[in-house]
Amino acid sequence: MQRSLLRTTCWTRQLGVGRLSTSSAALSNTFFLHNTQWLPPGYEGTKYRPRSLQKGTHPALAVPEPPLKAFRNIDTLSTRRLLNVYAQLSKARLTVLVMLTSMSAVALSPLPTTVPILLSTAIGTALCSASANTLNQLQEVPFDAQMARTRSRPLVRRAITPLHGAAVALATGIAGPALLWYMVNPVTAMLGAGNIVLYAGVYTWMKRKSIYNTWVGSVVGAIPPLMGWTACGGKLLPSSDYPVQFFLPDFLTTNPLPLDISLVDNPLSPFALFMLLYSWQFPHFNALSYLVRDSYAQAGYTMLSVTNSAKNALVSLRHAALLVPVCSVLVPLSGLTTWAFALTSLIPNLIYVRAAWRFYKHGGEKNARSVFQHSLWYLPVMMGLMMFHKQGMDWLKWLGLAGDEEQDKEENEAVVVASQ
Ligand SMILES: CC(C)=CCC/C(C)=C/CC/C(C)=C/COP(=O)(O)OP(=O)(O)O
Repeated sequence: MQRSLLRTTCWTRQLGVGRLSTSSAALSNTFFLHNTQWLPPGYEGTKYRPRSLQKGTHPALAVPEPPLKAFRNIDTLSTRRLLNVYAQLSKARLTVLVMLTSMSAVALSPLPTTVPILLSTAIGTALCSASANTLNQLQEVPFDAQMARTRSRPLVRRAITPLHGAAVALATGIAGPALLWYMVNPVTAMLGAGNIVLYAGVYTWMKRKSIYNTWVGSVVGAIPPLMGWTACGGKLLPSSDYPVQFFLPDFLTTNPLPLDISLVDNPLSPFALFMLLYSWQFPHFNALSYLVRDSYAQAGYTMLSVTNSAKNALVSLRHAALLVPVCSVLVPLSGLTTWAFALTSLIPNLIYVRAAWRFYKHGGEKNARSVFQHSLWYLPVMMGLMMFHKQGMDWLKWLGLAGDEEQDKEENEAVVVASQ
């Protein structure tokens, strides 16, 4: 082994690879996959040189099986550690965000719901997301092992076996859609199951095949609000019962639509929510992707940030700009919010566009980090504003700060009748 390592060092020197940085020293006992070859310890610090390394396969590189450390025995994991592993498999923070986006559609829906439906939707969505994320990690072990950001994931560090991981994916992948099917409704369950397939089947595979994976990934992220919408009984597609309704501002119409609940249950509303989540993800993801582009390149992912970073920033700018008409036209037009949202949403939107513009114009990690940071507050702020301007919502009354006009009228009439 010593000898073959020595030979490999000479060989890599000949190719101009040489001994390079020790920035990946943490990998010291981890083999990593490179062009279907597992590279042995000692080469983890070797800077990735795709072209030169593709020139040939040195015998020392052709290590068939990496002698990785043994899988942890499930018995040696305490319950707390096991739960922690499950949380990591489900990418807990992402799953919470997914659940919140689904819940925000429930909150924005004009249709009433019940506590059991609300809880089942939240738990069912979280289980579907946990399954999708576990399936994603099961497929990406060799690639995750090469990136600092993902190197400590449970399957990579062999905290549990792939079989155990597959059992978790299967259990959550059955429990989530089943809960949604029986406690909520079949449409919501099918959206959840379909999204598992889209993320774990299509998106995960596309990450290594085509830059268009990001477009598919954005659809995945935009489906949970649709699940919240359908959970309340909202429709997704127009029909004669649920035609598309356009809520024009009062000054444009002499005959504003009555805020009848069947009218507010409008197929344009879930489309508006979908578009908000879809477009938001491009600046968010493309900025992050730019920051970790070296890892993506090393792991062999086909990302726009790697192949064409200028286009990557342009796509991010385009979608940040698209959010302006989505929020200032589509959302109020759908009846989800009043037209005041068209104005108030302009402030966060212009801040987001400005950050995306700087990233496009000047590039660089500082601007990418700025876009990413803006994307983190953008979504909760926008959802909060939408709730504030929700159509038909009287916050003063809800907070008990204003009298109930109907009740006041009835009381006044009763006083008049009594005094007669
Ligand atoms: C209801 C249901 C099934 C919801 C699924 C929601 C979900 C998993 C959204 C993730 C969206 C996305 C493209 C994330 C990036 O994954 P990545 O693989 O690029 O991330 P990584 O590099 O950190 O692994």
